[in-house]
Parts: sequence; structure tokens; C-alpha cells
Amino acid sequence: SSLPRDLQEKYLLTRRIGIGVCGEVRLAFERSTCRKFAVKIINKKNFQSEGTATRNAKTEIEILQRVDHPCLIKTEDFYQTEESFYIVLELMEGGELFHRVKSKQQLNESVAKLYFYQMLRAVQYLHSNGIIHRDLKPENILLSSQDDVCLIKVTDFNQSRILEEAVLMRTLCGTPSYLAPEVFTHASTTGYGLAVDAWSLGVLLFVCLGGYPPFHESFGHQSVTDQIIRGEFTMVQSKWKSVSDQAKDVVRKLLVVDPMKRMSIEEALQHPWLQDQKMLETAHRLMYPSAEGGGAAAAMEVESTSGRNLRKRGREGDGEEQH
Ligand SMILES: C/C(=N\NC(=N)NO)c1ccc(NC(=O)c2cc3cccc([N+](=O)[O-])c3[nH]2)cc1
Repeated sequence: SSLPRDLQEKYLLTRRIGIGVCGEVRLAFERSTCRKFAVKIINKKNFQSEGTATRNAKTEIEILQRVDHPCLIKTEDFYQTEESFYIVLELMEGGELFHRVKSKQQLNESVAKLYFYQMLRAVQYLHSNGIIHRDLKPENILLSSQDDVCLIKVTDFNQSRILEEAVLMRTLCGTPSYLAPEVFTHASTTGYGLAVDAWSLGVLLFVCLGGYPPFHESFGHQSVTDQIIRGEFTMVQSKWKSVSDQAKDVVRKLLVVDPMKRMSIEEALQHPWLQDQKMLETAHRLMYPSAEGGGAAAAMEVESTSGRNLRKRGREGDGEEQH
């Protein structure tokens, strides 16, 4: 397919490194620096209808360019043609969590905890910015390296929605006489909406710890939909015997059918299983490497700025303006 000329001028696109339902991911080299990037190519025709496609894509591109968190994929560049979108992204050499769990059968608990904590922080950031992801799954969690101890990043905001709080507020100002019940019940408030991501994180944690999905057509006679609606999942002894009770408790409190009873992201972050100093230190070192070296680097930083300020103040003393 014909790549946009300006994309080709800036990047050399090479082999395919990932494939998704809506397009592929190619390895790219920035010609001027030889820096490596991933380019996600999204075919517009994959979307159900023209209208929705454009709206979704606009929202997604807006979200991709607006979010700024160490555990959310960062967009370097963006191009589009009649038939496709081209999103230039940071390279995540560990690939998808899906393939990592598959190749290891199941993750050991400390690795699962490190990844899960980062997912919680990423989703906590989205929710605090009024964004519901709505499509959290192992294919959309990327790993920064082949090592177990690595940074993870959430991607694919195609299903994401920006909470229209203002719309709901305006609606509630008008006469309520003609409004349907669900506008007032939890169905339309942010609490309910955000809870869908908590459920998906429960499924993700189940898959990381157990190595298989909680709801699957091969389990028993019920359809996957029925299993989900009933919240019926099975922790197969052979896979779960080595998993701690605290880890299982997090899963059980997220895979709760009633969204109002389901554990929230904030509550999950406070759960005893995640009060693990060693894991938290590792996660923060991965998420905020510039804060590395604790006092030393920070002290250097303070020293130089205060030095600059001191010099500046001195000059201002003689009336010279700083711009
Ligand atoms: C934004 C987005 N999807 N948006 C969308 N509408 N999809 O439906 C999106 C989806 C997936 C990815 N994936 C990657 O960047 C990605 C997948 C992969 C596999 C092996 C190795 C690498 N790698 O970077 O080395 C990979 N990167 C990146 C962005």
C-alpha cells in the first residue's frame, strides 16, 4: 500500500513486528537519527462505518497525543492517507503481554504483581483524566524489554471514551420529566463507566497468574457470555496452588458482577498484596528513571539551579533585566 510521502521521507519502514485486528505494526528507523520506532498502521476500512471510524479515530488520536504517563504508549508522529492512519510510537521490544504469558505458561507472582501495579497506575491516570479505556486485554499491554523486570505500557484507545461529564450535568439541569431512569441511576454516572476497566484488569491479572482466561467456551456447558454475566470463573488447582491468597483476593474482588460492589482502581492500589516495598521501588525506578540515584542526582539538580538563581539575582541587583 502506498505510504504517505512525508512519512517515507522521515522514516524507513521495514519488517512487520506485530499484527492486530485493525492493522499491523512495522519496525521503523528515523532516517536522520537511525532511532528505532514502531509504526502502527490502522486501516480505516476495518471500522464499522465511515462516521464512527472518523469519530473513534479522532478521539483515539486526541487521547494518544494528550496522555502523558510512563505506562501509557507515547506517540511520536501521526500521518494519514485516504485508507489508513499511521501512528509512530516508541518501540516496545518486549512485545505484547499476550505472547509473554503464552511463552511462559504463567508469570511468577512477583512479575505479575510488578506488571499489574503499572497497569493500575496507567488506568488510574486515564480515569483521573476522565478517560475510560474499555478494551484492556493482553494484546494491548506492551512490554519494554525481554526481561521479566520491565516497564509496561497500555495501548489501543480505539474503544476509549472521554467521559462527557458536562453533558450529564447539563441534562440534569433541564426538566427531569422526560428523562429515562438510567440517566439518574449508576448506569450513566462516571462510577459505573470506570468500573468496566477494573473488571478487565481483574481478567488481565487472572491471565497473568493462572496462564489461562477466567471465562472461556471450553469451561463447562455455559457460553462465555453466561459465565461472565454470572461472574463464574474457575481457579484450576494445578495452576493456582502456588499463588498467594492475597493475589487471589485481588482477582476475586475485581471479578465482581455488580459494578457498584466491584473493587475500584484506587481500592486495588491500597490492597495489601500491592503494599510490597520491593516491588514499588522497582516499579518507580522503571517509571521515573530520571529520579534515579536518589539524593545524588537530585542534589546536583538543585545545586545547579540555585547556583543559576544566585548568579541571576546578583545581576538583577545591577538593574539588568533577564528574559
Ligand atoms: C494505538 C494502537 N492501536 N490503536 C487502534 N486503534 N488499534 O485498534 C496500537 C496498538 C498496538 C500497538 N502495538 C505496538 O506498538 C507493538 C506491538 C509489538 C509486537 C512486538 C514488538 C513490538 N515492538 O515495538 O518491538 C511491538 N509494538 C501500538 C499501538
